[in-house]
Amino acid sequence: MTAATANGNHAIEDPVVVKTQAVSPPVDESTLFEELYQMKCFRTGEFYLKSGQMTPIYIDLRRIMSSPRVLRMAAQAMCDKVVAKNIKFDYIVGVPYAALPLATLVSDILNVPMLMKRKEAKAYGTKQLIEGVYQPGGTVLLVEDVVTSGESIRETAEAIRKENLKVMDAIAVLDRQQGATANLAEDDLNFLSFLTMEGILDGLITKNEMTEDRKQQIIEHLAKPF
Ligand SMILES: O=C(O)c1cc(=O)[nH]c(=O)n1[C@@H]1O[C@H](COP(=O)(O)O)[C@@H](O)[C@H]1O
Repeated sequence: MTAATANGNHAIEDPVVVKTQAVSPPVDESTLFEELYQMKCFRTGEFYLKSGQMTPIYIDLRRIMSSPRVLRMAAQAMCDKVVAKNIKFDYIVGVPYAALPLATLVSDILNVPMLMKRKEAKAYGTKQLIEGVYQPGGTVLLVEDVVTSGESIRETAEAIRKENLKVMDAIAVLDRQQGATANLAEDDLNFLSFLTMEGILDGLITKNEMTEDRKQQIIEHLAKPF
């Protein structure tokens, strides 16, 4: 039995049961690093961030959607973390658009329903900002690919909260370690990531793609305020 709610969705009488169980052997950081390296996700040079800041290293995780195996591995890595931290939630939402394939797989692996947040509400049809079936008051886990300042997560959380859903946790494949944890905490968001920029730089050293000195220079560069 369902009842119509103000947002046009049907409230689910029984709360969604979160079955947060990992289903495959855990993914380790060096294995995922190796796969991302082989897929040429790490680019050094001069790139510009969403924030406008120059960066000497850019991580392009959109490439992994071209390998279902690596995409699933990255999703599994986030699931392992979420299960290990015993985080509870009713819905998965990917930060649009790059994280949508990852969010779909996280939803599938954990058997937790997915919702989709549009960048802008449709001007026709249902005019909904959040697509999918949900119960107001439910809790959303946000999924992102790469996080720099945390602004994309923050904006997504704000829009979801306006729709009477709770957001307490966000997880990403990679944290560039440029202040997202502290920025998101100001918005009552707990942020987790599977890989860190420091781990990536160490991995690139093992591949002889970087020296220890260059790593330190990059870390100092990334520590500068936006
Ligand atoms: O622009 C970025 O900061 C960025 C850096 C990077 O190495 N890789 C990368 O994908 N990004 C993009 O930056 C977004 C996150 O930036 P923040 O909103 O500052 O956290 C991600 O959704 C990516 O679109």
